[in-house]
Amino acid sequence: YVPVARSVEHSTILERADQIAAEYDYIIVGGGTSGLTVADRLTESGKYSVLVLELGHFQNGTAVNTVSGGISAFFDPTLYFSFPSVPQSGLNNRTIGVVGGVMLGGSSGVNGMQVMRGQKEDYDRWGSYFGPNTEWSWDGLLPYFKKAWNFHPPSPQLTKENNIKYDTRYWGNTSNVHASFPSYLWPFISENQPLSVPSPECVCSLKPETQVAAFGDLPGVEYAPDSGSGKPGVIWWPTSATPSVLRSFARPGHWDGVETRSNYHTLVDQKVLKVLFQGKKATGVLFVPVGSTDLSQSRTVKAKKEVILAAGTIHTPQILQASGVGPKDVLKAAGVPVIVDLPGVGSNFQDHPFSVGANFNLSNFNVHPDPTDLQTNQTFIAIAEAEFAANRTGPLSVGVTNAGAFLPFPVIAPATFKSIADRYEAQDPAAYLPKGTPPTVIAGYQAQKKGLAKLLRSRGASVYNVIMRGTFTVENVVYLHPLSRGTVHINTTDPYFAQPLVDYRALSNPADLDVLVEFLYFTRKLFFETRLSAYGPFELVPGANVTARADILASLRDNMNPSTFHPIGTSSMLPLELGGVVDQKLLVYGVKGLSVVDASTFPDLIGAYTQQTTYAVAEKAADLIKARA
Ligand SMILES: Cc1cc2nc3c(=O)[nH]c(=O)nc-3n(C[C@H](O)[C@H](O)[C@H](O)COP(=O)(O)OP(=O)(O)OC[C@H]3O[C@@H](n4cnc5c(N)ncnc54)[C@H](O)[C@@H]3O)c2cc1C
Repeated sequence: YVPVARSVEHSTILERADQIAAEYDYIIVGGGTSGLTVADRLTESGKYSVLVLELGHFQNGTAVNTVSGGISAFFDPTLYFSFPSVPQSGLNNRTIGVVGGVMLGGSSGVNGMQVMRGQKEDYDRWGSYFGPNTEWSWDGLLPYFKKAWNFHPPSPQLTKENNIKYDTRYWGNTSNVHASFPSYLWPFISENQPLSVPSPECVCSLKPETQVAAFGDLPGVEYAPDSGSGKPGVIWWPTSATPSVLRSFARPGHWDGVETRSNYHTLVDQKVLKVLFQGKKATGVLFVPVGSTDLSQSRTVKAKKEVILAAGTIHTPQILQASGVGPKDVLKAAGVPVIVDLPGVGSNFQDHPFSVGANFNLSNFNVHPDPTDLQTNQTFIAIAEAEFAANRTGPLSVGVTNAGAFLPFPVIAPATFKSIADRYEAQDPAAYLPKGTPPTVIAGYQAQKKGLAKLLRSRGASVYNVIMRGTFTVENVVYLHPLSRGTVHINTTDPYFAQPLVDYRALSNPADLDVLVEFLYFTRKLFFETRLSAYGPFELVPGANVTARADILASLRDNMNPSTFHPIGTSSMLPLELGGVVDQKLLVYGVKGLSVVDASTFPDLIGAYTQQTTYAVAEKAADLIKARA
């Protein structure tokens, strides 16, 4: 069979669904961050045929490629899905936008391009759920972090001027997915940064008291040797961008330029509805053209070796459940025949909440240029654009930012961390999970609870994160290890075409409130008890007059957002008796020939944003799949 293919500078992208072969060794559902990584590795040798089925299409526009500001893709709603969660009773019944990338490249094509790694303890904790003979640990994943990323250090000048800490021993340099530093940093972030763009209109402070330095004024805060060192602290991280300042993501990194691989087909604009089974063996998938709800337009394609799910944390559990693999009560309510009762599918849902500290403005801020000058100061904009056009350097090479703090709970709450952790550990594990949660899922949460209580007492893990963007507004305190657990379930009235019901169950566990009250106190210290106090900090949310615990909690319920777009956990890699969906080889329990390789497999969150780890897990997944081929 020779497909009629359009071979541009990319892989073999099929024009129409009728061009696919009848069967492939592997079918990968979702051509996102993890799907394209695994597809690349499985097709490298030429030994295996692979079909990637992706919901979105090939995107290569300015919105995707622009690095400046880090969020230009977010202004183009055609690049991602966004639908409301179920009302959150812990958040005054607000619904929250559920968001993820939809394109060849998935969320790596819309994300904020901040590249950081969790702490050693996070990955060792993942392994601990399987006991001493685990294959998952920091040491086990480190080679895959190195394989997944090509690290480009900051220039010697930028490093020296800003005292940037990095250590190339934690990085590799062979991947086509790039992590690089901008050529410029906003003066307020760091040291005495000479301006590469002179701006006569700006009031330029030559010796700003920097945001990065301010953390050092607080007891216990350390500066980690590298964002990939596995240690918490104040870190400098790279941007997922090429040295020539284009977004580096899964499509250019793992898909472009493999046109010689006749064993690799890609079909975009297709929605996979379910996995097909013969008995308990996955044999292929059923899919329709995107936008169609007409099953007469559906097609099937067979997988000789494996169906590999990589549709992301929101849609992988939907596909599993719609295929008959999931909690039997949910499947029965939706009229889906049960292939295997797997209670963990769609449970254990987690994301990083944000807006959980205080939001501040600095009313006495005079350090320019700052990121707002790129929006309002026409002279500065013109100079910055000219510099970027000439050399691809300067302020337009900066993404969201490259500096911030990932801090342990004992540093945040030195007086109370022990009692908060003890109270949390003593909880009945079922008390704050949904009513009727299956016993294995409760047992899994109990195991996590032990690990997370340890984490709350540890100086080797991070719980609190704030990023520093070099300007007068600071609003993004992120909670790295929420203790509440949510669910993602198929819509029982329309399991295939309607979006799943996403319930963050935000703040359902009261221990989260104990932690977050401490976040507020600490954030206030950051602004009033450090050198930042000289800049006239003004507390916008919840407001300086809000001091009573009840009022702080009320503000959290009004303002917290339970998602920083880092969803994980809905197809957890955990033992079956702990509510797991996949085993250590990422194979789905109870069936044959079906695996999951995306972020839904993370058993719990890491103390970092999720893209770097998603790529590393996918690299490891590819090796696991090849080993059993
Ligand atoms: C707006 C945003 C900002 C972020 N910012 C950062 C950041 O700055 N730093 C960081 O580290 N992380 C960030 N992340 C998170 C990070 O990008 C994700 O954790 C990671 O990309 C997830 O990869 P994945 O493979 O699990 O899923 P994805 O990359 O989302 O891939 C899933 C793919 O499956 C496809 N799909 C879904 N359903 C179907 C179906 N039924 N049939 C066929 N295909 C389907 C989707 O279209 C998508 O392409 C951000 C994410 C978002 C959305």
